[in-house]
This record gives sequence, C-alpha cells and structure tokens, in this order.
Amino acid sequence: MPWIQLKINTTNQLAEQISDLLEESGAVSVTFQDTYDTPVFEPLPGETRLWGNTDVIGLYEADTETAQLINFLQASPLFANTLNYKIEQLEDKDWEREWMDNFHPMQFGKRLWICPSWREIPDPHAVNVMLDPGLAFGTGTHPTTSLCLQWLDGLDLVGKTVIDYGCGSGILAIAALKLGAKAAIGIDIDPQALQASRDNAQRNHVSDQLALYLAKDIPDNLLADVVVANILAGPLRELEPHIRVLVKPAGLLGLSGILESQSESVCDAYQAHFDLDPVVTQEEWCRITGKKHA
Ligand SMILES: C[S@@+](CC[C@H](N)C(=O)[O-])C[C@H]1O[C@@H](n2cnc3c(N)ncnc32)[C@H](O)[C@@H]1O
Repeated sequence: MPWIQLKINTTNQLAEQISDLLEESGAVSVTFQDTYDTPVFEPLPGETRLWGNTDVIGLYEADTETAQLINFLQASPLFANTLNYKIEQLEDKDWEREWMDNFHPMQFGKRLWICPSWREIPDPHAVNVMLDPGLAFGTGTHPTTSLCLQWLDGLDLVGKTVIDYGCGSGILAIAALKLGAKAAIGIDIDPQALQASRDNAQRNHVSDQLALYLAKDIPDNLLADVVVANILAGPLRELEPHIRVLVKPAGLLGLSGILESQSESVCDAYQAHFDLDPVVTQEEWCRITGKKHA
C-alpha cells in the first residue's frame, strides 16, 4: 500500500508537541529528522533527544484527506505563525527497515569487516562479522563505532578477555571475539541491546564465548584485559569508578561516544589511573585509549 508523508519543519522545542498532534491526526508513525543532518547520538531508552532544526515526519494511509489534515493542523495554536510543511506520496516499503538498503559491508583497520547479515561477504578470508543490529545501536556506520572497531583491529586480542560496556548490537564484543579474544562480556542498560547482541553472537557462532548482562546485574569481580565503552561523554565520566575496576592492571581501555570538544573532560576523569594515548578523532567524534597503571 502506498503512503502519504507529511514533513513539518520546526524547532526542537516544539517537535515533541507536534509529534503528539500528528499522532492525534491519524499518523501511523511519527519520526524526527535533523534538518541539517548534524550528528545525533542515539537517545537512551525512554529518552527522546531532539536537536537543532527538526523535521517531524508523519506517515499516513494513502486515502487520508490531505486538505482536511492541513486544516486540522493549522487550527492548532502550535502553528500560530506558520505551518512549514511538505506532502509527498510514497511507494510502499518496509519503512522501519529502509536503512537496510544503505547498509553495506565495511572494512575497519586491516583485518576486520562488518557485513550486513543479508549481503554477500566481499572477502571470505577477512575477519567477517555478520551483523543485524535489530533495534539496537551499532552497525559501524557511526564514527564512534568505527573508531572502536579500528582500535580493536589494531590490538593483539588472541586469548584475551574483552568487556564491551554499552554493547548495543554487540558489534564490538563480537568483533573482538572474531579477532581472537577468548571471551567477551557485553553490558547494556537496554534489554533490546542484549537481545540483539545475543542474536548477532549466534549469527557469528560465538554465543558460547559471549556473556551478557544488564548493567544493574554485573557480577562482582568482573575483570578483563581490554574494556571498550562507546557510550557518551557524560555517562563515561560518571561511570569512571565502575569502568576502571573492570580493567586488569596494565590492561587496555578504549572509550568513544565523545565529541572532540568533550575529550578533555573525559581524559581528566580517567587520567589518574591510566596512561592515556593521544586522542584520535573521526569527523567531530573522538576516541580515548590508554593503559591502566600496573
Ligand atoms: C552508542 S551505543 C554503542 C553501541 C555499540 N557498542 C557500538 O559501539 O556501536 C551506546 C550503548 O550504550 C548503552 N548505554 C547507555 N548508557 C549506559 C550505561 N549507563 N550503562 C550501560 N550501557 C549504557 C545504550 O543502551 C547503547 O546500547
């Protein structure tokens, strides 16, 4: 069935209320898009983070009376000044999974490839991680995931234990296992992330090497040779006491999810217990790595 898409350009302050209004007007789904395509990070579960100038996009069934719809919206005090909108007729597609068309195999570092599970593997001799992120974050297309994957690819992980703190799709933990780690532990606050990690581990035949925990259920005395955490600068700073104790003495730490402008404050939080390497950046994101004091 074809659909009608209504795109309303607004400010981040009004986006939530407009979203509610579109739902009230019969939209079958409402999504947000950054008008200027500035980088946004995935919101935490239960949190809707909006940004800059926002497009609120409502999807309606094809037989929706668009004139009536616009009249209804224009009557709202939210559009007291102007209603900037665009209406388009869309072909039928699986909208929730449309991004899949644009997700192609990608190489990170020298050995590692992330391959969408529904596509051909370009190099069967490479270290290939077959991935479907499901509802979780982590395909490798975001610079922060890319920075972590490149770091893992450059390490000798053979026989090592790796913790992926904020595992999302499990991409980093599974990549570490495929690169030779003997065991990995994925931790997240979102049960959907643990499910996606479980599915991806199965897809890559590493289920028996991957343990998964909700952050609130982490067992005592968990310790790893390598800890990688791609979350956000704020949580990384707050979690320092919890993340620090997971790294063995002389073990390695890799942090991302940090905007370049936030790197100093994250370095400040970790430098008491780690010898930090120079910060590496990709686009406006960065990676902080270091070695724990022995
Ligand atoms: C940016 S995604 C990273 C996913 C994947 N590791 C990657 O590199 O693409 C951040 C993940 O951290 C999780 N997260 C956020 N805050 C967390 C916390 N305090 N403890 C554990 N996980 C957290 C989110 O649910 C999300 O899955």
